[in-house]
Order: sequence, then structure tokens, then C-alpha cells
Amino acid sequence: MINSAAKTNGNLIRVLLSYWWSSASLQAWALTCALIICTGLIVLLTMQLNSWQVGFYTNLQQLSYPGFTTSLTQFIILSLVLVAASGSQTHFKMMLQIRWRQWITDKYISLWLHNQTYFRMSVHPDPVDNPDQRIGEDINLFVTHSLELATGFLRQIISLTVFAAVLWHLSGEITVSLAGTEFILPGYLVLAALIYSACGTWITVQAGHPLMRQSNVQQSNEADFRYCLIRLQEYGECVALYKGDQQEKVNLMQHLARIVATYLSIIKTTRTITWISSIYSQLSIVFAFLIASPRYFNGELLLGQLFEISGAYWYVHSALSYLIDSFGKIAQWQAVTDRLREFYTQLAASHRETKPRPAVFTSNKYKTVAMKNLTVLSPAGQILINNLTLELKPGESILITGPSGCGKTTLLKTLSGIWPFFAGKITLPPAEKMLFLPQKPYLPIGSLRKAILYPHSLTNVPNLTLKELLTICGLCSLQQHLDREADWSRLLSMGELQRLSIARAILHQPEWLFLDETTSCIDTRMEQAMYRTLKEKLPQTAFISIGHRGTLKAYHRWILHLEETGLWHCSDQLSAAGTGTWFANYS
Ligand SMILES: Nc1ncnc2c1ncn2[C@@H]1O[C@H](COP(=O)(O)OP(=O)(O)OP(=O)(O)O)[C@@H](O)[C@H]1O
Repeated sequence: MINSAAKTNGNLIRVLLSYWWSSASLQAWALTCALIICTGLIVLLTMQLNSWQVGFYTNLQQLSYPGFTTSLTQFIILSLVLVAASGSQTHFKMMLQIRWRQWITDKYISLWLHNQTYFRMSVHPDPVDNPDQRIGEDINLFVTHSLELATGFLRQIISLTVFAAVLWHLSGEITVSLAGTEFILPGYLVLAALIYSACGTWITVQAGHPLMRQSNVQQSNEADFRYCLIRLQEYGECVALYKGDQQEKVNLMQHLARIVATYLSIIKTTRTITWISSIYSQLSIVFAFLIASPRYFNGELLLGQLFEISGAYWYVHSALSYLIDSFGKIAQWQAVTDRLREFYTQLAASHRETKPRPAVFTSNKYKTVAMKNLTVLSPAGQILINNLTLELKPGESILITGPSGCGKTTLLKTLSGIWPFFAGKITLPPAEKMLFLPQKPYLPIGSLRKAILYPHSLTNVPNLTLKELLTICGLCSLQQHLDREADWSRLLSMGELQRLSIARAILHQPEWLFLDETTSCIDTRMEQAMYRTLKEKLPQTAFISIGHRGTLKAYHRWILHLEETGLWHCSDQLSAAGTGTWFANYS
């Protein structure tokens, strides 16, 4: 168990960091190096500006005007280089951000779309929430925060090394007497900064750790709220017809209330962290002066040196307080990383489940659609179809009937390879010879031409062919709109959408056509016309239809009737005996 978790974590890290080992690695490393160089340069310039104070204040103290103007010139030059380095750092960081995000998003989308994983995950007993948000927003936050934290960390490490050395040098030695014994402490200012920051960090971590969980919950709350708004927009017509405005408002307000409640707890934790870090920062301003003042008042330090110590102390203290200052960002980074890990774990599990199963054979070798001892289950484990054995030869058609909810659609989903809950053996012809028309037609947003050609993107289909197709499917009025971009699934009626999917089937000429109540929203006369057209245009095609209307029997040789109990019964309309011939040739 621990091994598997460690393996998943290892794979996740490989996916997240694969940009640096990808085909675009040259670009990745070039941007990273440029970012590191700019960050290092900024710290070195900051150190120069800190040391510059010594000369500047000394010149002021000694009333030296030429020294004062030289100091100002130095300041202008250092500042100009610092501005250029800061601008370049921002440029390289943002470039790396968008390229890295693009890379990870591409990886996640590929994993999500591979082998219909998006569907399989939706029927998982415990599906992860809002995959859209994980891909769209969490990856973006992960990349942004990772780069912010990494560059911040790098800056603080260089800063700590450089300024700790400066501070150590400036500290000199102090003598401390403890229980009558005198100790000489070198670099006591560095030691003081270390102790001070360690105490502050410990207190902040204790007070702020709930923030990570709260951020995670808030990400989910925000995604749920947005999903409800999108659904309302999508089903606006239905909600309006039901006059469900009040119900929708209550639902949306409940989601908003969850966001507010979590936000209130985030406010509480953030307030505590802010109090701690403010006290800590305010004290640190005087702390450096306080512990360096004995040497100043002893005449061992000039005013400029006192300011230099204070500056160096401030940088060392800032570097050591990095965790405290970035606690909110670290908490959010941890939350999005957890959400990406959770999503990746389910993606990986889904991929393991969908590796070609020994129970399903798809190859050119198979000329038939056959099932042997096929048992189809619901996600809850309830048997929908029990021990089904049958074989369908090329060009033969079968009508699947049965009461609503008995498992007709699930049988087609099993044959299409997207339903994972089954036992038994299935053999199928190659995927490109089959076409599945779902009950609810799907049309991509775009031109009508793209909608008819979906899921292929054949570009060489002449307009005339497409117009003829629309005519024979009773959609003449759409002929003029082949290139009109729209959300066609909203504009067309259900019957029109179903006829458009029949046009799609005729265009693609499959050898095996699976129709899941594809004509359920069309009147009987038109339904008959559609089936006659299909038979005429696709004479060699085998039809596997689901339907409730008895009129469909005329277009199919076989009738498979499913019962609610999982039992089934198959009959041959051509055979005088009616049943039994189905299995004669099955091997
Ligand atoms: N994704 C899913 N998650 C949970 N249960 C599901 C899922 N898909 C189908 N089911 C259940 O499986 C059973 C069979 O559903 P299916 O859609 O196959 O029925 P059907 O015979 O095609 O019904 P209808 O004639 O009404 O279209 C139903 O009880 C349904 O609730």
C-alpha cells in the first residue's frame, strides 16, 4: 500500500516536472537559468546597495559634498541595473510559468481523454470532484505558486548566505558571562537572528496549519458553486419552464453559504498569522538596533555601520522568516498539489483498469459482434443483464427492447468499451468499422459542417454531399447554414438533432451502426422514413438498435428482449420456430 502510494507520488512528480526532460527541455532549462541568474543578480545588487549606505551616511556625517555626489551617482547606476534585472526576472518567470502550465495541462488532458477516462472516472464509485477546475485552475495555481515559492526560496538562500557573512563580519565579538564564567561569542548577531526566526517560525506553523485544509475545502466549494452556475445556464430553458427560479436560488445560496463559512474560518486563521508575523516584523526592526547598540555607544561603530548592520540583519531575518511570510501561499500550494495528486491517482487507477482487457477482443480477425456469458452490472454491483450469449453476423440487424432502466443503454456502453462493470467475453470488429449514436446527440460548438463531420474532421467532403444529406434527413432549412458558427445543440430541436446524427451515420458509412433510441424524438412516420433511408444508404451495415416502438421491428431480423431481472430472450423474426437459431454458429 505504502509502496503503491510512493510509486504514484513518484509518477506524479515525474509528470509535473517532465517539462525539463521533454522535447522542449532546451527552452525549459534556458528560461530556468535566465531566471536563476536574474535572481542572483538582484540579491548581489541589493547587497551592494546595503553597503553603499556606509559611504553615504559617512559622507553626510563628515559634511563631504563631493563624496555625497559620488554616492548618489553610484546609487543611480546600481538602481538602474537593479531595475533592468527585476524586469528581466519578471519576464523569464512569466514565460516559464505559461510554458510549464501548457506542458502540464497537455499531460493531464491527454491522460483524461485517453481511452475515455473522463467517462470511466464519472462512473467511479468515489469520483474526484470538478476535474474541470483541477485542469483549468489548480494546475495554473500550482505552477504560479511553485515558481513564486522557488524563486523566493532561491533569493532568500542567496540573501542568507551573503548577508549572514556580512553580518558575521560586522558582529565582531561580545563577551557573555554565564554562572561566573565568561564566554566570547563571535557572530552573535547571526546567532540572535537564527534564534529569533526559529521561535517565530515555530509559533506561526502551530497557529497556521489549519490553513492548508481550509484552502483545499475552499477550492472545492468555489468549483461546486461555479459548476451550479454553469448548469443553470446550460439548463436555463428547462428551469424556466419548470419556473424553478426559487429552487435554483436556494441551491446557489447554499453553495455560497459554504464558501462564506469556509472563508470566515480562513479569515480567522489568516488574522492570527498576520498578528504573529506583524509582531514579529515590528520587533525585528528595533531588535537589530537593540543588540548592536552597546558597540555603537562604546564608540566601536559609526552611524553608517550601525545602519549597515541593521540592513544586513533585516535581510538575514527576512530570509529566515521566509516560511512565515509565505505561509498563506505555501498552504494554498499544498492544497492544489493535494488536489492534483488526488486527480492523478484516480487517472492512473482508471488507466490501469482500462488497459486492454483479456475479456474484450477487437481486431480485423473478427467479422462478427459476439458476446459469450456476458454479465453486465450497475456501478453498485446489481446484475442488469445475466449471462448473455449471442452473435451477430455482418449485415444482420437486431432490435433491443425492454422496460426502462433494465440495462439496454448499458449493454451498448459495454460493447463500445466504455463500461467497466461486466464479466464474460466480447469480440468486436475494429473500432473504425463501428459507430455509436447516443440517445442524446452531441454536437461540438462551431460550424454546422463540423457538427455533421464529428467525430472526424474530413475536410474534403463537398458541400453538395452535405446538402444532399441534410435533404434526405428532412433538414433542408439548414442547407444555407453549413458554415454558420453556433452552439447547434441549443438551436435545434431534439428531433432535428437526432436526424442530424443519422445524417452523420450515413456520411461515415460504418459497417456496424449502434443506435440508442436515436429516433425516439421523431414522429412514427418520420422514424420509418429515417430507417428506410438508413437501409437504402447503408445496405451492408448491421444495425444494433434500442427502441420502444413496435414499428421498428420491421427493420430488424432479431429481437433481443431484456427483463428487469437480468433475464433475456432472443427471437428470430425470419425463423418459423421464432427462437433458438441465434446461437447455432457461435463459437
Ligand atoms: N453512470 C451510472 N451510475 C450509476 N448508475 C447507472 C449509471 N448508468 C446507468 N446506471 C443505472 O443502470 C441501470 C440501467 O440503465 P440504462 O440506461 O442502461 O437503462 P435503459 O434500459 O437504457 O433505460 P431507458 O429505456 O430508460 O433508456 C439504471 O438503473 C441506471 O440507473
